[in-house]
Amino acid sequence: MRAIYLTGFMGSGKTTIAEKLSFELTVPTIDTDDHIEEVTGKAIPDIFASEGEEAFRKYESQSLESIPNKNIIISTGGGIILKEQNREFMKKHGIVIYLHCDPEEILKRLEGDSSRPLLKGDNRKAKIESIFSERLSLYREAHFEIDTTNRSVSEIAEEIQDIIG
Ligand SMILES: Nc1ncnc2c1ncn2[C@@H]1O[C@H](COP(=O)(O)OP(=O)(O)OP(=O)(O)O)[C@@H](O)[C@H]1O
Ligand SMILES: O=C(O)C1=C[C@@H](O)[C@@H](O)[C@H](O)C1
Repeated sequence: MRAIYLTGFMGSGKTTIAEKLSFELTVPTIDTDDHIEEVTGKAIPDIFASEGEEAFRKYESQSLESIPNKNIIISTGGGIILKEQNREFMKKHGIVIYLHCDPEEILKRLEGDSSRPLLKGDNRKAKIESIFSERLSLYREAHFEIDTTNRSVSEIAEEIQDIIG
């Protein structure tokens, strides 16, 4: 099986869906954010704070390129699509599935979660809307798009299984 790369905004459910698919298909899953934390020995908010976003983006590409791309489900960081190099890499080496979620629901799903450096501080709603609209066309370069808004994890996982056959 070619790698399945799940992309989407923070809170779109990439990690949750990857874990569900991993269980159902009995293939391993890796999360690029977790991989970066393991390799660097630092938490993502600490990398952003001490080294900056650009350094984080370099780790992200390195992580993507070092993770195996056969028989695996990869949940990616929400900003992995920012680099053309990453978008091309994923499309070349696997099946890229964009998990779409409306910003209003993202706001609800991430309520009380303070682990995302890009959403730190006031007016999360405006931040989410602005980053979301900047990125939407990049997410949409995926091979497939699934709308996860108001849909259960099981329904979404089933749709992905139909896509990959
Ligand atoms: N289909 C869904 N319906 C409702 N809640 C969901 C759904 N999928 C995920 N969630 C919830 O949304 C939150 C974020 O999910 P998850 O961590 O899987 O997102 P993510 O895309 O991996 O985020 P990030 O890129 O920031 O790591 C979790 O609390 C999760 O339980
Ligand atoms: O959307 C983003 O740019 C990010 C999403 C998270 O998965 C982490 O990769 C990090 O917090 C940045």
